[in-house]
Amino acid sequence: MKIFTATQIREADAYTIQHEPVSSLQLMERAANACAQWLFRHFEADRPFYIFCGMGNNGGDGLVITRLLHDKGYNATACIIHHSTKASPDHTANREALEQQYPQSIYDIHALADFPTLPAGSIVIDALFGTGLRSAVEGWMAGLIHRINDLQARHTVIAIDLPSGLLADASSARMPVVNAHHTLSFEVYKLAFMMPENAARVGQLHILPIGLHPDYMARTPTRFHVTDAHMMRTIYQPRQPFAHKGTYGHALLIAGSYGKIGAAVLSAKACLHSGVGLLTCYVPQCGYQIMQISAPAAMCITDPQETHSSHFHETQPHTPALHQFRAIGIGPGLGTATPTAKALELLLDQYRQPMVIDADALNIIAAYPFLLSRIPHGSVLTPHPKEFERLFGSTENDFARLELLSEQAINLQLYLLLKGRFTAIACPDGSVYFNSTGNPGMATGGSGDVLTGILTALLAQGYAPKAAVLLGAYLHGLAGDIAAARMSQEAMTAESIIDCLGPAFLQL
Ligand SMILES: NC(=O)C1=CN([C@@H]2O[C@H](COP(=O)(O)OP(=O)(O)OC[C@H]3O[C@@H](n4cnc5c(N)ncnc54)[C@H](O)[C@@H]3O)[C@@H](O)[C@H]2O)[C@@H](O)CC1
Ligand SMILES: [K+]
Repeated sequence: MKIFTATQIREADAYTIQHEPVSSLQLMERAANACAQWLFRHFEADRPFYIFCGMGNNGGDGLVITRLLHDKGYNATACIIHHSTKASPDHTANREALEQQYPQSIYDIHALADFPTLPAGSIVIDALFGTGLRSAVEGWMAGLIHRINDLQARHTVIAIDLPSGLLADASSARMPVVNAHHTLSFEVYKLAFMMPENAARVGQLHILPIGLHPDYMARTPTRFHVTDAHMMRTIYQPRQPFAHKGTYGHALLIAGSYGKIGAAVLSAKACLHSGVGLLTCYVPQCGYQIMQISAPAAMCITDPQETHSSHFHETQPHTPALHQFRAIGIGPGLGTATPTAKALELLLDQYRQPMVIDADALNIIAAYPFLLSRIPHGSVLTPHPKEFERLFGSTENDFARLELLSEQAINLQLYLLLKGRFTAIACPDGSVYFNSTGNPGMATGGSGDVLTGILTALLAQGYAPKAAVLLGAYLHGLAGDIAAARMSQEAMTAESIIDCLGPAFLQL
């Protein structure tokens, strides 16, 4: 699914109005009706509604919502905020319609002193500003946003299209923005919704279809996308009837050190549960028995060292030459000992196919930044935000971080996967995909090791790196969602994610 900018959304509205055709007022009616239907499903008619309406079309939506609530017998007041002397034509038309039908439902606010006292149990609807906001809200309007935020502790706050004050395409990190419990947005995701800095503002996000014209959506290019089930079905390749284990590749997983062999086990199990043909694990000697017992389907090679690995760049007796592994995953629990770092440097010189680089392998690269340019093109790096900062430095806000992520992916010709609620995947071609699956239950030790295993398995099976990283992130989140549904976000562990990889594949 594409993410559009505020300008593109305006164009989509205009295109729909012209080509459906539908009038601008009818489109507003449709948008407001989608919100009203959501409100009817979630609240009884005994709750008073206060709809704070701005002077633009977002306020227009609020006025229509007020009318539709009344039509259903709800008690609703449109608090019209006169932040400007000029109202949009659709705002004016809908104010007139409301005045005609329900004149008692309009309350004009010209200054902060007019702010109403809300009875207990009221629902607050924020329809001040939507995609038309151009810069930070200032003056008494900023005060008004603070007043709405003061209500948030006692009242449910629902934002229409965007929490007011939030810019759709740029950071609003230090600006006054409504903190909503729910945001009801129209048709498409906005980039601002993907940013962790806006989590408390957006609350729970609900994207409501309003029938924007499919032609505009299909032919308008965009850098930013959200992954979805439909996209995964085009990527996923079912297994072939005449397949043998060689068809699905031989992967090498270099992971684990003393005290962190568990990370290697989790990665290996995830790899085995994600369709790899053959798996060899490379661990220090202390990991041999643990690996063989925990993951009997995997072969195991040990380093000469007892506690950490130092020779994985060299081909071992009785194993294929390095280049014969169709994929290498490296990093989980690896440790950052100097001999390990040296071996990683040599490995990067010798293995020239895309690999998966995670955790301590990333920390080693952060400590020796000259290694970044030696990583084979098309490799996948999977940092969490702290690892990302160690690798590429800190940024002022999440939008700047996303730009840095994309810039580095282009410059280094790598796939950079930044973990988060909406994991961001920056591609060497400049496109960025946000993963839509997953839940906070996955914020648990070992979850990242599982992802490394999945990605390594998909690369080994011959998926192109872009397909592997999009499908891998999606499957990881989906397995996490299935695990959470089965046993709760609290009780699930990294192992539960592995256990649910099967059902996740079945849902593709
Ligand atoms: N036909 C359409 O275009 C549709 C629009 N829709 C709604 O319309 C919204 C967009 O409407 P508009 O483009 O009228 O814009 P908004 O209603 O989001 O905001 C415009 C108003 O904000 C003021 N403003 C802008 N920047 C400001 C700032 N920094 N400080 C104070 N005031 C500022 C403008 O002067 C104007 O009064 C969407 O978010 C959505 O809610 C929906 O009804 C769907 C259909
Ligand atoms: K709003």
